[in-house]
Amino acid sequence: MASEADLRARLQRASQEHLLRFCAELAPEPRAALLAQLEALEPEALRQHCQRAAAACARPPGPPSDLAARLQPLPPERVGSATEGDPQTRRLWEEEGFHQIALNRVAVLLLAGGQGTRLGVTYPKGMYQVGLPSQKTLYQLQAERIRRVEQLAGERYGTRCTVPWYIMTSEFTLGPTAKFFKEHDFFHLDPNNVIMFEQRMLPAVSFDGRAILERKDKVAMAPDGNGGLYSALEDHQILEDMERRGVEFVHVYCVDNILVRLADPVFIGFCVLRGADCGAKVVEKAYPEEPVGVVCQVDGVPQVVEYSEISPEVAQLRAPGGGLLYNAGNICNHFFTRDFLRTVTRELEPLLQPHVAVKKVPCVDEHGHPVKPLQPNGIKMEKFVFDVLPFAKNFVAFQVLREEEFSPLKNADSADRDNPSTSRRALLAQHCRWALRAGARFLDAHGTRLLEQPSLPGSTEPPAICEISPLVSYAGEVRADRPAEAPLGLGWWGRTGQAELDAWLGRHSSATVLSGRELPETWSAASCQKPGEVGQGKAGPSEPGIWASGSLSARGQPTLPPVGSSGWPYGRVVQAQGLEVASSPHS
Ligand SMILES: CC(=O)N[C@H]1[C@@H](OP(=O)(O)OP(=O)(O)OC[C@H]2O[C@@H](n3ccc(=O)[nH]c3=O)[C@H](O)[C@@H]2O)O[C@H](CO)[C@@H](O)[C@@H]1O
Repeated sequence: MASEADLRARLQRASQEHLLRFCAELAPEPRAALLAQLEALEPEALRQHCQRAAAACARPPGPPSDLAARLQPLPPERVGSATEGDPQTRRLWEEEGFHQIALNRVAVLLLAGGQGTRLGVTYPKGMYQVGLPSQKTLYQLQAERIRRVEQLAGERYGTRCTVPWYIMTSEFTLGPTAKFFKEHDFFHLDPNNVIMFEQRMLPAVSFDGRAILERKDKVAMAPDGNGGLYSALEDHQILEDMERRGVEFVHVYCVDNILVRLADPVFIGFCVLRGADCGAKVVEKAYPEEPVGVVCQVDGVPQVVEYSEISPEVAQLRAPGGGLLYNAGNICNHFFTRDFLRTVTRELEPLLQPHVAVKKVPCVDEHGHPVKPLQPNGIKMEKFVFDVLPFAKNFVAFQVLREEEFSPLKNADSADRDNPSTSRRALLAQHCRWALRAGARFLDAHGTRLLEQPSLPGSTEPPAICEISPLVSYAGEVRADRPAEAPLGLGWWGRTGQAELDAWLGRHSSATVLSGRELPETWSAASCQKPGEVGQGKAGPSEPGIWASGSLSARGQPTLPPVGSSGWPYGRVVQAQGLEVASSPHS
């Protein structure tokens, strides 16, 4: 380690000597920590970083003035659709996706290094739960979708398959994420198949090109953007790990979309059969200013233009049919071949241009007092995960239905959109649709059939609260082949309304009701509830199931008493034998 004098001289040459201005008053430990941080940042590299940041920030804000003239929508031949077109083709894609999963060639990679500033939580977003009956967090929903898709592929091909889960974290999210997974027993995934790795951090820079001190003894650092993925893959030899496991295709996704379909066989199959090296899922933009990137072409080359970098005029342009001209909204779900990622990490990463984000960076004033700035005071440099798209040899986009696949959790409930309530509603509305499609009927407290609206606006509560565990259904599929030993959890939820779900579950065999003592412990802690009240209690990771409002019934007969009249208002677990579920009131 260099001496302090040496470090000071190097910082002076790099015009960053201010970082040591409180050094003399620090106790030995924080002083050593600061010196170690500055040494690791390398003053010369720090100088270059600060200069680049200040220069980039000094350029006129907004998109390049000629961007509009260089933009074009993606040509139709590059775009597939999950919903339009021939169902047979869709089945082929799905089959191909399941086949690749069954061959252990598919991995999922979660980008989870962000700080969740807009949501306003201090912990990783994946640990957030939006208030579902099951109280599952985003991480748990994702883990269970992985388990389910593995199971579905395994059943089709008679194999035991694994979809490894790579999770990119940052200094902010690694510790709490790792702890959370351990505390939850990795949601019953094999810990060897959950691989966490950390992205790099970069110093935040003031507008005059100086690194910012967050405390007297610490330079303010921020993750290097989700495009930091590529150097992180290299830093932690993740591609080598993938190679060892035989992974060829990677589904990269962002943490906050409650409807995300991990390792979606249809998307994977589409990309594989099209011979793509790189792909992106898109939804139709909801409104011109929606904060989603636009998948389009710039100078004839596919690319995402981020919402922060497109002008309002361009975002509002209309196509001849009346819809938005640039309507392919990026939902941060990407497909990459491992070969393509290898080319990126070996050759292309240095060519990716960082983007400038002007942010409020907590810092110290000239006396060393902590300051929470009210106005943006610093520059963060970030790379974006989709910046590699222009290098793809064969890029494809895949359009999916928003109501089935995209409801991001970006903001606190005080915002109108993309908040915990909209996420919760999106999931519950989807599960109502699935149940209806599977033949279930929702009845109100008087036994009258509830209005069935196939598509509800995001602001509308679904007709009944009905939550279906990902372990029961991945994408609305009804299981005709439930193995005899598979436990099936049914939750009964205290809210007006009645759900008849036997059609969903099947009608043609018998079931065993487990007594309370036999319930897995994770289920037992519930205490509730008046109608409309959300119960507490821990719905454990081992619990598959359908949570429904009102009574459940089998063979068309309600078998649970109304809310409040039962000694056990919460739920029960039944062991399904084959297809039918029968349950009786708990005595
Ligand atoms: C750059 C990028 O992808 N932008 C997309 C992102 O925007 P948006 O601005 O919403 O992106 P976020 O800041 O939420 O980050 C997306 C994901 O990247 C992760 N993350 C972020 C920063 C970081 O340093 N490390 C890291 O891992 C976050 O944890 C999150 O999982 O999602 C939108 C859809 O919801 C898309 O329309 C945007 O085009």
